[in-house]
Amino acid sequence: MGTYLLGIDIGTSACKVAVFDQKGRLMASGTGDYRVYYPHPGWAEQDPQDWWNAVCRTLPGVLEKGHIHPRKIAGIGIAGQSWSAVALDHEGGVLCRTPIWMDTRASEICREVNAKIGADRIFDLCGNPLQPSYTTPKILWYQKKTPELYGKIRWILQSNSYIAYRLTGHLSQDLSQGYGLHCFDMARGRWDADMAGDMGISTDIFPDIYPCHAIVGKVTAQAAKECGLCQGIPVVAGGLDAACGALGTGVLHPGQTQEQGGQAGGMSICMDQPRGDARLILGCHVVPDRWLLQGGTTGGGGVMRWLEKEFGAYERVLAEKQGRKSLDLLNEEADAVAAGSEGLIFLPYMAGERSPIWNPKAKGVFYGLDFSKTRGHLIRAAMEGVAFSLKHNLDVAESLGVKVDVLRAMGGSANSLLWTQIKSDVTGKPVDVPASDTATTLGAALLAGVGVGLYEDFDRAVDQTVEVRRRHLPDSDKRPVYEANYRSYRKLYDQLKDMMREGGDS
Ligand SMILES: Nc1ncnc2c1ncn2[C@@H]1O[C@H](COP(=O)(O)OP(=O)(O)O)[C@@H](O)[C@H]1O
Ligand SMILES: O=C(CO)[C@@H](O)[C@H](O)COP(=O)(O)O
Repeated sequence: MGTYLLGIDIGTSACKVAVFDQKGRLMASGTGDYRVYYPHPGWAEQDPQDWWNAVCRTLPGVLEKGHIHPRKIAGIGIAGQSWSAVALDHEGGVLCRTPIWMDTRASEICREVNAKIGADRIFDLCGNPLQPSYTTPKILWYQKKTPELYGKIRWILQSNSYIAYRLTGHLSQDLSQGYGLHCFDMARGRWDADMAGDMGISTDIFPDIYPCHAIVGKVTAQAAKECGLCQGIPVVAGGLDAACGALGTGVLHPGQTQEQGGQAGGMSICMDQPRGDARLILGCHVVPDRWLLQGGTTGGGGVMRWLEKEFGAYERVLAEKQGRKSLDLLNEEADAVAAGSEGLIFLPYMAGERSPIWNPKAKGVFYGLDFSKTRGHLIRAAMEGVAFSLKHNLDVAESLGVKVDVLRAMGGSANSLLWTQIKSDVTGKPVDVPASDTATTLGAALLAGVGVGLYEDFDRAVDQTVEVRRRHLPDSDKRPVYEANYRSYRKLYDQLKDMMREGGDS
């Protein structure tokens, strides 16, 4: 058996590919960008073929960069973004682009199904509210709005499962991504045919459910040819990116908490019981007999990506000249502004908002602009607004009696020392940062490691591979200004939500 592990992350902004040795040392990594399509207000789609093409485009270069012969790879784990509805026909062909986790087109369908079945009955089974960004409403949208396409659907897959399918030819659904479906019995980890039937769908369109570290197949000759691997490498079911990232930051025991710094924001609190709340998100962890109580927001690292894309032309030119990253220059501009952004408040609701307000019509807002404000104020206020949304979700979780001590940061945002410090100052929690933007791929790789027997169990896998590289402690001097701004942040949404036509159709 080889001694390297391959982790793949089908993130929102890009696919990340990374090879680790058995100690979790990063041997090589690469990213393959792809688009999010926004064809209509409230819509957000991606093309699963783009995902696969990005894997095939990126993987050979990573193996070459790391001088890793594919034969040395012991196993492959795949992490994926949440709540896709990849529609396959009987031949396994992709029928359409999939709405992704930011898509809120199915708001009206949610209202109809909640009225028909009852929000409480749905929540009691799956531990989650029926909200448009989940997978179930997207399936029902296919059924209602594109009946001809719906009639051709044989399978509905999640993002990581689609890549596992392209690699192995085998269909699977992992436990951690079950939470996107409201016919998923959260406590038992199985499909509920009665609930599915009452919703008007059959569980026949979903593959069998596997533990996340279970081997679901081996790389086929065709896949090996397309992506530069060797035939026969074991592939495990994989799991949700946030859950893989939690594992990759060492979050696997009750109370430990991952802070999500990808495109999306939020957190994942590890529990040993499936205790949910309709304002938050409940899912199976990728670690057996563990669940994650999550905050999932739309405006995470993606806010900085949007600022850089739309307002960072100057920084891109300057960064090119200096051989630096434009995001680092944006960070420096924000760092030059005082904590609290001199009263500038940002609501990060850039694609509606998920937890804890669940308003698909919520909008991003800058409040407090005047001629004294600069680019740096906008950037810092955006960072602080994302931190406020994290605090809002944490406050709801802690109001339920769930204890959160230390946050373990992951995702691209954790590369920012300033942003991570702001999150610590705003939440009042220490923030530990392991390998920041490789935690998700590491978590996926650890699933493969446990699945193929390189690690005896998850504790040993984490002990051997996860180490905290820096710790941020909250600065109490900044607490007053952040508490005042957080009050303004909450008041601002309360006063604007009617104008945003809360809960209105997309
Ligand atoms: N140095 C940085 N400062 C601020 N934000 C950053 C930095 N590096 C990356 N990011 C943010 O991290 C996000 C990408 O994180 P990643 O975990 O790769 O996301 P995803 O998995 O959703 O594609 C981008 O939206 C980007 O804005
Ligand atoms: O919904 C969640 C996790 O529950 C989000 O994390 C999405 O899965 C997007 O992840 P990134 O692409 O932002 O990492």
